Amino acid sequence: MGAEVVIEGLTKSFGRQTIWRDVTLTLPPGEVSAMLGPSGTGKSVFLKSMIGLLKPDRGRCVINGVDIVTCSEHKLYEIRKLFGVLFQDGALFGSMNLFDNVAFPLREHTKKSETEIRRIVLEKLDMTGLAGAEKKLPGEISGGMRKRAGLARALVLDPEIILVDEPDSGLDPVRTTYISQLFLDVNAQIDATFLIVSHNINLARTVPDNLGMLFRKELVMFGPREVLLTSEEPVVAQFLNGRKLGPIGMSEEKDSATMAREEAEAEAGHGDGGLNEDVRGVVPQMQVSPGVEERAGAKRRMDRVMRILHTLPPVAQEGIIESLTPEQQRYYNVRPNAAPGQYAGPQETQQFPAVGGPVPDQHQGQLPADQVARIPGTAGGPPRHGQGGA
Ligand SMILES: Nc1ncnc2c1ncn2[C@@H]1O[C@H](COP(=O)(O)OP(=O)(O)OP(=O)(O)O)[C@@H](O)[C@H]1O
Repeated sequence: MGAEVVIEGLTKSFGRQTIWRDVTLTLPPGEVSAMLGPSGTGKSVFLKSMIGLLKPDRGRCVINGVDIVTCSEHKLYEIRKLFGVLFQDGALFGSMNLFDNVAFPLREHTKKSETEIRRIVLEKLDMTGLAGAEKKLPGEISGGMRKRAGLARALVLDPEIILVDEPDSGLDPVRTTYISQLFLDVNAQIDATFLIVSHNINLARTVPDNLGMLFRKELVMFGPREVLLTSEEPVVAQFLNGRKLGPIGMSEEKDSATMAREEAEAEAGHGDGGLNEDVRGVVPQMQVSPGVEERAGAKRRMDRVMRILHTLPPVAQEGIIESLTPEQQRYYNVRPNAAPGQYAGPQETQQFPAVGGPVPDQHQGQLPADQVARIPGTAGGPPRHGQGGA
């Protein structure tokens, strides 16, 4: 199973420019999480901070009991081996063929024989749909294939955590769906913890188990996908529908006068450029490809989410319950359209194919309904905080 990543109060600035502050969340082991946010909100900086390429000013990022913010260089080096990173462009060496690119970390960081390296490289190329392409140079293949090769390279050291920076950059929607499918299939095969940074709405809606969003230098929310997909939080709803109307503007945020003008224009019938109608609610999550074993992380997540169900906003509770199969609804002892808060926990007697033995304890940093973060500066909400952990 992948490693859990516990982030508490993480803050990063460059000089006097704060990028984000007090970010607190937990990436549950073996689950797929995505961090959303408008351009420039520091998503890439967040990824780089997680692997110690950038040093946060404050806070903790604990992986396997090691806080990488304060640990020694030696410890950091060891922890980094747990990570596989897929950069935007695949970050391949242009003069090396795919085989040598994928073999590179093995040759650099291990003492494996060339025979063993060959076995591993061919296995990862096969896993990422690149069997037979090992002799190609990066310049001879499509952007989608380059990303696959980048993923194959990220897999060779058997990572427990995979970080993916903007997987859709430069890809058409169909190729983006293919690469998203690959993430879920790989997750099913190796049970690694995934964090995908993206501003692709479709990916955000359909791929991850958990969603987070950075905005105005804060983590606005982080939690099970159903919480953000059903959220009325203006910035979340705006982002997930790609609308002009809302707090996000041309530059990162807009002033209140602009917002008022746009609201008046919208009320007067002037379209705001987003999807024709707001897409609300829990759309079905992408499943693994036929023939690929079910994701253990998804099953664990379902147990975990059902444990914290009563703490989630009612609309998210409904969305979750409605997305369950009748068999799952019976197992978890829930039914659609029941009054929120009626959930009584899994039935002890019923058999349901949950993996990993007993239902695990809920994670630290869950998302209680009364703490769903509000955007900083908006009136009426409780003291905001991107407190969460799916
Ligand atoms: N090494 C650095 N030194 C100074 N400022 C930096 C550095 N790296 C990033 N920044 C600044 O941090 C801010 C956030 O950048 P980042 O690339 O993380 O945003 P992002 O959310 O990933 O954006 P996008 O979606 O456009 O990729 C930007 O203002 C950027 O200029």
